[in-house]
Amino acid sequence: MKNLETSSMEEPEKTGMIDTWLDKHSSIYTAATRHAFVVSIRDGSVDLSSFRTWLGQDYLFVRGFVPFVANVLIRAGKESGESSDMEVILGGLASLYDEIEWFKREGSKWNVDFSTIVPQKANQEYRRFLEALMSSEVKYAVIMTAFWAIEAVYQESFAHCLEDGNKTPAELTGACHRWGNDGFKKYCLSVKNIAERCLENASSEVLAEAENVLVRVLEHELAFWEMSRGGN
Ligand SMILES: Cc1ncc(CNC=O)c(N)n1
Repeated sequence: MKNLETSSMEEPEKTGMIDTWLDKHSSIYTAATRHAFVVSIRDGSVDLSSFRTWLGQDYLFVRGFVPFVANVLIRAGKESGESSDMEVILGGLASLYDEIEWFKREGSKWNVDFSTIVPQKANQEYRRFLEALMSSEVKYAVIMTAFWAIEAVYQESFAHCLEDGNKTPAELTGACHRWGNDGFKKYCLSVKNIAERCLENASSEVLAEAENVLVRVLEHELAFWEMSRGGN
């Protein structure tokens, strides 16, 4: 089946697929990036037991996220056709090492003993979803879209806690800087550009799958914040 879009002589103005989808699904995108838990960090009203719950659960999530990113890295080496993809993903994977060390330091600071933490339902379901995405049947464009969305939700959320007018408590700014910093923003943009490039050449079936996966990620992120807010 020929892509009908390409039969038009006039090049339509280019808006990336991802931004088009975010527009279409803006309510779930906003729900995931401006969640009450995140807003409570920004306005200083955050319940510290929620923060501790988030910390422990996210530590477990990140440990499951490492093999996911490693899978993306392997695919970048084999399937991308663009050698710079690998460096972008490798940079992300490398920073997860520091991130795990950071989590351990925060764990002692907040008296959260990771060895006794059990993943809650939202966490388990998110990790199961990531495992399914690691199947070789999932196209590179689809996994890259998911990868971008996972990172972008944290970038958008924590950057919000650092924007003008924030009352983020000093002891929580470390977490906000980890994902809200400019370097992480640029990294997310690089991942987005990779995903967009793949989506440009994708079939309508792959596009539909990528859009669906993007929305699923947003739902999982939302459920993850909900779980954190709910406490232990
Ligand atoms: C639930 C969730 N989503 C995204 C991230 C950000 N990626 C790596 O740290 C995260 N830490 N946790």
